[in-house]
Amino acid sequence: MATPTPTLEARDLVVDVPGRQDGRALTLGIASGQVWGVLGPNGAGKTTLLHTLAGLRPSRAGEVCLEGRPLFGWRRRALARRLGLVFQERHDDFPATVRETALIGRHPFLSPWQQEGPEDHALAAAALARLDLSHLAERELATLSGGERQRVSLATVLTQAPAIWLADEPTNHLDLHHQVAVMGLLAEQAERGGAVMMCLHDLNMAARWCSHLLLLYPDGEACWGPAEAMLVPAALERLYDQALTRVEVEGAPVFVPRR
Ligand SMILES: Nc1ncnc2c1ncn2[C@@H]1O[C@H](COP(=O)(O)OP(=O)(O)OP(=O)(O)O)[C@@H](O)[C@H]1O
Repeated sequence: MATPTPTLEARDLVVDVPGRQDGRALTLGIASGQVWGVLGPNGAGKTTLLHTLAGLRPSRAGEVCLEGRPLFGWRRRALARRLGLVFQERHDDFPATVRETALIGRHPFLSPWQQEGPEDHALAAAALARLDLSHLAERELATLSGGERQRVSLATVLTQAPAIWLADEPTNHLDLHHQVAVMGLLAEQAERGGAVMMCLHDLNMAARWCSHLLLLYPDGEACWGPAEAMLVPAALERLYDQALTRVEVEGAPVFVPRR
């Protein structure tokens, strides 16, 4: 039997943003090979949308389907084998090293008391190397800088190796080199048949790396589609309430805020 294409779908989905009227119902699919960026100002509901797509909070209406089946019909463990989540600012209270944290990515694949095996350790080591963390493998998480911590979150999901990545501001806290490396890593997941949706504040990173964009407005209005169709200066200026100048660099649009 052929492996099903990893696809996460929002069907007439109304995200439950507290204190806000129902916004535009979202009907869109995140398909294999696609990199979706979610853009919008602070408070527009980007994180809430990602949490809803991950099944961590109920929607107001509509449903989320994974591989054609509603999310609520999936067992958490089966879901965790397919769906990887990179969320903002995790503050883990229990002490753990970087390596131990990355290995958490293997938990959906192990039975409750099963120890990680050599293959799990190899996956974690490769993920740490990919995120430039090998030299920090035995360090306690609590001693890391913000950017190092962010890279550990990404390494943990890379160790999990899900088909679908949901990432909330994955380049948060990262220096420019690591921002580009992480966008490249996410694009590579899609090139290998995975699917990615991420919230971003950097319009130019989105323009350069995303195949599709979803613009979320503060009043709940939304539009989505192929990136080139969404990168319209007037729509982006309205989105951010900010005048922009569009220039082109190496064939990609670059948006510069006007003073
Ligand atoms: N538990 C809650 N109680 C009340 N309001 C909430 C709660 N959770 C979220 N909100 C509100 O819902 C709105 C959407 O929040 P969300 O975190 O999804 O926005 P966002 O687009 O991700 O913003 P940012 O760009 O600042 O990360 C915000 O106005 C937020 O204050």
